Amino acid sequence: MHSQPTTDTKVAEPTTETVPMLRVDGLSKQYRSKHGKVQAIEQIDLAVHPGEFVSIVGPSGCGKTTLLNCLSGLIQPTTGELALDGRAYSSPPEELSIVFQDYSRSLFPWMSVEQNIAVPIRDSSSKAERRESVYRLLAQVGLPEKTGPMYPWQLSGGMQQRVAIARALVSRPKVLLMDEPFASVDAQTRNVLEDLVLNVWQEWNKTIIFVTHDIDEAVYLSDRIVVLSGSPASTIADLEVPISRPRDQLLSKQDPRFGEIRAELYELIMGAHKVDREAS
Ligand SMILES: Nc1ncnc2c1ncn2[C@@H]1O[C@H](COP(=O)(O)OP(=O)(O)OP(=O)(O)O)[C@@H](O)[C@H]1O
Repeated sequence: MHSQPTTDTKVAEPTTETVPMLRVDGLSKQYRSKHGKVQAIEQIDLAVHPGEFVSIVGPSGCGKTTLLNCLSGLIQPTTGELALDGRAYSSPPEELSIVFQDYSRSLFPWMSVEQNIAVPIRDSSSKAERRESVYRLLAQVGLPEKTGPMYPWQLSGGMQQRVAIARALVSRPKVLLMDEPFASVDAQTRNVLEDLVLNVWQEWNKTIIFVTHDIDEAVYLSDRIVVLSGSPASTIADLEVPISRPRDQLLSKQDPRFGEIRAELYELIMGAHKVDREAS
């Protein structure tokens, strides 16, 4: 069962026995390059429970992408431990997929939409199974069947990001990491894609960790919002979003609590940004 609330309060507090779907203990990340060391993440602990939708926000350049890349296993943290559904990992786990902001670089331009979506399962399924999964997913992300044989560059930006989402889902991951996935599409498409992600989350019972610059987007989508400090990133707040589900682009944003959380987040992020500037 999905842990979505039907009343206007948040998901039930996980019991102490609940194993987090994703757990991060004492994560820090220092980059070393020929220009010197950059401490991107100071110290982060995080527990995301099964079926939660958690957004990560913070001032520009604070370390959000670094955190998501560490969670994905794509880059190694300098310190800290990661566990997915109770199992420690240090390289990309199969049960976890990532959707990047830049769909034009994450899709392979020489492959059709169908081939792009099938990449994660091409060694583990028959041609017929791949085809069945791909066309089911195309429908799920709202793309017509005729887009299957097309190439990514023949599609709009919003359609390409739908393809990227379908590809992230094809291996049936437990956790979906999304790094500002809608930052490059127009505002109207963005709202449509936000609702698409909420549908996928609900129907497929996913756990989602979503990085965004957009405070309204974070409030609209999330059960919980983790606010990071300026660089190097550490957690300065972890706010629940007590707005009823299903969410609606008009009605949810008219909820007085939407405005209250937005104002709280704005103050936190501007405060963190100010500290960041004073320190530099
Ligand atoms: N590969 C790298 N080598 C060295 N420094 C890096 C590298 N990647 C990121 N950084 C630095 O780490 C810090 C955090 O960067 P990161 O991209 O994680 O922040 P962000 O919050 O995602 O940024 P934005 O808000 O612009 O999306 C920045 O100071 C950045 O310059």
